[in-house]
Amino acid sequence: MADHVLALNAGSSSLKFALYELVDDNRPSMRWRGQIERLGDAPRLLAQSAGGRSVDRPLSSTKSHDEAIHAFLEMAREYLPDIHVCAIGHRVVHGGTVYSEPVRVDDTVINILEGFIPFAPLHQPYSLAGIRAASAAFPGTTQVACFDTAFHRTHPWVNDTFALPKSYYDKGVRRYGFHGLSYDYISNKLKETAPGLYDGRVVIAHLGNGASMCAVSGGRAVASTMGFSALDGLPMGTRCGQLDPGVVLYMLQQDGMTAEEIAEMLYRKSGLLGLSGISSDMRTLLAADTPEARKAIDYYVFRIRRELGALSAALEGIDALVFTGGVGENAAQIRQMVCDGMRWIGIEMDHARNADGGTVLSTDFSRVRILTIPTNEEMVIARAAVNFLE
Ligand SMILES: Nc1ncnc2c1ncn2[C@@H]1O[C@H](COP(=O)(O)OP(=O)(O)O)[C@@H](O)[C@H]1O
Ligand SMILES: CC(=O)OP(=O)(O)O
Ligand SMILES: [Mg+2]
Repeated sequence: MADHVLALNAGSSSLKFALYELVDDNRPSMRWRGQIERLGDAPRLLAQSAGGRSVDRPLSSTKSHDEAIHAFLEMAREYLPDIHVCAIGHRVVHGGTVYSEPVRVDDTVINILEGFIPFAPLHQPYSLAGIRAASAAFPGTTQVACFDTAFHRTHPWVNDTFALPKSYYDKGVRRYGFHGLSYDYISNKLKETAPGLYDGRVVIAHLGNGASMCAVSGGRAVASTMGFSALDGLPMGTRCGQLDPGVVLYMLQQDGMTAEEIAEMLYRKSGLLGLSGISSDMRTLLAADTPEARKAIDYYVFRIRRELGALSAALEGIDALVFTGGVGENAAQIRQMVCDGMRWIGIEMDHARNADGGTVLSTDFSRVRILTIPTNEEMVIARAAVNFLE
C-alpha cells in the first residue's frame, strides 16, 4: 500500500483537508482535497480528487467543528478504504513564543497548546479536537502540529510589542500574527515563480472568514495586521478587527457586560455580520444589495486600504500586492474596490484581467504588481509532516 500524508486545517468557518500520496523521495502529490465549508450556517462537503472525482453534498447535521471532523473521517473511510496514512499534519493557530517550527505532537505538546486556548478561542480548541480525533482514528500515526504564528516570529520588536509595561511583553502579551501557513505558501510560490518579487517588498492580503494582511520583505515577515489575538486588524466575517480598547472598557463599565459577553460580541457578532445585520459571508453580502450590506463592504474595503498604506510604510515601499483566501481569490469586485483607491501608491489594476481571475491583475505599466495566488495551507502542512518521517 502506498504511503500517504493527511493535512487538516481547522479554520473559523471551515474544516479543510488534503490527502497526498508520497512519490519520488517522499514528495507529496495531491490525491484528494476539499473542505466542509459554512460551518454553523449551511455546511457542505466539497472535495475533488486528482483523478477527477468529486463530492458535493450538504451536511445538514454537521454544525460544529467536532462534527465536521467526524464527518470527514467517515468520508475518508468510505472513499479511501485502502490507503496507508503514515503522518497527519495539523494547522494549529497558536504556537505562542514556544514554537517557531512544526513539532511532533505528544502529550507534553498538547498540554502546552491547551495553554494557548485563551489566546485563540475561536480556533485553538478546533485544532486540538482535530489532533485528538485523528489520533483516535489513526492510532500510533505520527501527528505534526504546524503553527499559524511561526512565520511571524521574524517581526522586529516594534511590530511585536504593545506600548504596555515591559512585564506584559515578558509574559507573552505580544503581536503574534496569524495565517502564517498561508503567508509561507504564498511567499514560497513567489520564490519559485517571481524571484524578483520574492526579494522585494510584498503585502499579502489573506481575506477569508478570518482576514489579515502581512508585510514580507525578502521572504521574511516584518509586520501583520493581526496582533495578540485573531481579533485585531481587518474586520472579518464575525470579528471586529481593530478596536479602540476604550470600547471594551465602555462595554464593561457602562453596559455592564461580562467578559464572556464581550468575547461573544467581538468574536462572533461583529465584523461583516454585525455591520450588515445579514451575514458574515461575502457571497451573501455581494448578492444582497441592501444599504447595510453595502456599508459593511465599504468599511471592509476601507480598512484593507488603510492597512495597505500602513504595511507599505513598515516596508518602506511596496513592489507587489497579493490577494488570497476565500474572498481574495474569488471576489473580483472587492479586489477592484481595494485597488482603485490605491492608485496614489502606484497600484494600477487592469479591470479586465481582474474580472478574468488570472494571476496577474495589474496593468503592464503599474509600478506595483497585483497578483492573485490561491493559498494552499494544506501543502505547507503536508511538507512539514513529511519532514518528520524517518
Ligand atoms: N465566490 C466568492 N465570492 C465572494 N466571497 C467568497 C467566494 N467564495 C468564498 N468567499 C468568501 O470566503 C470566505 C471563506 O474563506 P476561507 O479562506 O475559506 O475561510 P476560512 O479559512 O477562514 O474558514 C467565505 O466566508 C466567503 O465570504
Ligand atoms: C487565524 C484565523 O483567523 O484563521 P481563519 O481565517 O481560518 O479563521
Ligand atoms: Mg483559513
